[in-house]
Amino acid sequence: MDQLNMFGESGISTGLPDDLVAYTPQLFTNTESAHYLQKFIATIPWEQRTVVMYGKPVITPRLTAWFGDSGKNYAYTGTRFQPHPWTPELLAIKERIEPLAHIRFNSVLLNYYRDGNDSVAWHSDNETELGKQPIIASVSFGQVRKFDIRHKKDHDRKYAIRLENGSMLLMKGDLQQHWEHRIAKSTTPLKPRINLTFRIIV
Ligand SMILES: O=C(O)CCC(=O)C(=O)O
Ligand SMILES: [Fe+2]
Repeated sequence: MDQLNMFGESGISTGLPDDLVAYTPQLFTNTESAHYLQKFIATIPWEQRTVVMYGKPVITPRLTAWFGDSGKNYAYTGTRFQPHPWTPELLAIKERIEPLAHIRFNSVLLNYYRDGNDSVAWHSDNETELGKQPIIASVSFGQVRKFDIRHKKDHDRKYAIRLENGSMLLMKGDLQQHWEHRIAKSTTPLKPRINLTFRIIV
């Protein structure tokens, strides 16, 4: 059974345990989303990082930027990031999502997928700074991309969610401990997408 082809109306493949994710489509209007997409593409100090994966330096196939409370710094696959200070737009988005997440975030990692060649490989966000069972709020603007989830020990247990323009995906529970996720490359031409993952760094 190919669960990836079994999207329900919500754009989530059937059977995905609901203690792992909560998906909210259209949290932002199309006007707001278009504004944020253009604003972030034009004004965020994007960087293409080299990170160490399985002992080898790899250029991340997307652009990233890290924002948050001063004093926090974030380790991602062996590299440490110093955050830029919050912008008014990022604070406005943070205030919109916090009532749904029931927590206050102190940092956000922005990802810019310029086209279908940009991606994020299978990983879980399980750095110790994020704590056990971290709640991560993932906001998407622009091109719909498929977010794949698979169980670390049983790759046949896999699901997918279409992350739509203006949506928010809450990642929670055991998602980072027992599962991993990715945004795969696409052979069909794709338009730009910005993703923001709000996190608590302890
Ligand atoms: O772009 C996405 O939807 C996911 C990004 C992600 O997994 C991450 O930043 O850790
Ligand atoms: Fe992630």
